[in-house]
Amino acid sequence: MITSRNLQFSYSPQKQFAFPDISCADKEALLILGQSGRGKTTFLHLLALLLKPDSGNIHIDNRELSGLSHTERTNIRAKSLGIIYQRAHFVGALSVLDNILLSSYLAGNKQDKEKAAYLAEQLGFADHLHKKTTQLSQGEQQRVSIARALMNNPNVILADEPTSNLDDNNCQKVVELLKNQAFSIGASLVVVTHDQRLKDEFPNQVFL
Ligand SMILES: Nc1ncnc2c1ncn2[C@@H]1O[C@H](COP(=O)(O)OP(=O)(O)OP(=O)(O)O)[C@@H](O)[C@H]1O
Repeated sequence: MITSRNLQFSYSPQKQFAFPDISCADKEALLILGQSGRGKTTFLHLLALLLKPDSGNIHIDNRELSGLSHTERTNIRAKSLGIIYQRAHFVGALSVLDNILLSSYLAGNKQDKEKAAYLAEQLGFADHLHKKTTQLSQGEQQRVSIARALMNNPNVILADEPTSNLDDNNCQKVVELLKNQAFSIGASLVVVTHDQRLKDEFPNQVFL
């Protein structure tokens, strides 16, 4: 469960944001829609504890998250959040499989190769597990970053434009997989996007 209340953030006096309150329960999905530059990534990075709000608060599983130390925020991010970034960041020297397993290692969890292989199969990149991430297309890299985010059974999945590099067929598959995975592990799924194809896939929507 994730909620936000009265979140405000500014990059500068000229660039200030006041975000709508959101609430996304376990096993629910929320779509946050907005045109380019409306602050979708900024909002997601606040929810992901990567940025600190000027005011307002965020609760994850009824825990209030303002006032936490840097280390506490990092721990929550590693253990409780699955983040799919707009641009995937991988360790270039590692294989696709090792990049996926790295997120388990960083969270202090066991490195479950079977789960990584299952997610790769579901997301359609099982043939690429032993390649370097640089050898994959943008769409394939996006699907790898989704698998990586799901590895630790996070309480909350935060996805920034998870379908922007995908064709219609893969877009549909990825949305289904994200929703099914979130449901099966009891997570809240929050997606920010300008991808209008997702409008009909999520009954709960907020507009920026
Ligand atoms: N680090 C930063 N410093 C200053 N301004 C920033 C910074 N990051 C983003 N912005 C500005 O804040 C606004 C919102 O950016 P953000 O990336 O959150 O929008 P977005 O809705 O995700 O856009 P897009 O759909 O194009 O990715 C933009 O005008 C951007 O230029």
